[in-house]
Amino acid sequence: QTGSANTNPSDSADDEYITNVSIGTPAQVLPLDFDTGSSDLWVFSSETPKSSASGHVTYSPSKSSTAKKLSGASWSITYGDHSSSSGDVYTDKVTVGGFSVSSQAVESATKVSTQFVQDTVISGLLGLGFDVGNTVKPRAQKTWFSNAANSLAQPLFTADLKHQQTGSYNFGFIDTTLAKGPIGYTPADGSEGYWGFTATGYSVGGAKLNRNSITGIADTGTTLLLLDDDVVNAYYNNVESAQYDDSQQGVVFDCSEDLPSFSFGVGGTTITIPGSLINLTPVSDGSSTCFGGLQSSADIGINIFGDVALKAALVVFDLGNERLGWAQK
Ligand SMILES: CCCC[C@H](NC(=O)[C@H](Cc1ccccc1)NC(=O)N1CCOCC1)C(=O)N[C@@H](CC1CCCCC1)C(O)(O)C(F)(F)C(=O)NC
Repeated sequence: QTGSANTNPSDSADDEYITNVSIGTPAQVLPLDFDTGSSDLWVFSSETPKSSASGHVTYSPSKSSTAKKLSGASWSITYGDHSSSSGDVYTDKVTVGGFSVSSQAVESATKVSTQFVQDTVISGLLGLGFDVGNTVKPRAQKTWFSNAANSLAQPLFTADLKHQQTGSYNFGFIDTTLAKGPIGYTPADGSEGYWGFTATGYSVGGAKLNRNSITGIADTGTTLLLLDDDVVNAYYNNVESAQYDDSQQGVVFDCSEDLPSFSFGVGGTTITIPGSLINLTPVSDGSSTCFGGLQSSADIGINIFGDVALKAALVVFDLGNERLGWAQK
């Protein structure tokens, strides 16, 4: 058995990617952000304060004949961008891309932070991280993919995110036609809940890869490519108009500049992010100053290969073999 779901960028900056999920009986369809950087499936619901839920699609367990309250269970999560949410827990049927998990923990939000209130294009997150990262207490719950893995043809999923186009999350199979190059595999470290891996080196503008390894996470829920300062500086030293902009909290440059590509080695193959993907967006509508898709991870403490990097590749999240596969697109 397999599943295949389309995913779409939320806005002109590809800030996040939206995938429809069916919950309950009859199906309630909610737009969720699939996030390999966390392990909770949580939703705006009938239990979310009306003022916070305004503009969001919500899940009503009372309207689902297959919903069951998970008594005594609660959850609470805070993300890297300081957004947060919390609430109680139901189990219900959850279908993604035609594949159903009959009893999935659906975490209902009774509290959401301002960022979520304002982000009306999504109604919650579907975590695709390792189960160890789940926040439900007193007993941690499994992710949708973890529940599905044993019934899928293969215990893996792939992410094919695109710039300003429809992409896909495929479950249980690898559609190699989505890639141009071979898949390079490397061990994945799930001990922290993330899909951790090590890139063997990097280069700017098509030069030969160096041997400076980069350890980080493959994270569909993070917009940018966030790396160490020495890498960020090595890149922007090639961008004549680049400068750090305090108000934007990042490196900006003239939108007219031709940006060099950025490459990294992984699993014996090389993934090259074209310069065009590193020009993320004008700092405000109509501005000729653009914000960089590659920024510093210095104040985070972890390197994040977010959507800017993932858009250049077909990425295989292989739970069965505890490995990550990257193929040039
Ligand atoms: C500091 C490093 C991480 C920042 C990362 N957030 C992001 O990358 C958010 C995502 C977003 C887009 C649109 C609207 C709202 C939020 N984007 C963002 O901070 N920016 C600012 C810079 O310009 C680009 C957009 C994050 O917290 N990612 C979470 C998942 C997001 C949480 C907020 C809602 C969207 C999903 C994560 O799970 O991937 C995580 F791994 F970082 C994490 O915190 N795990 C526990």
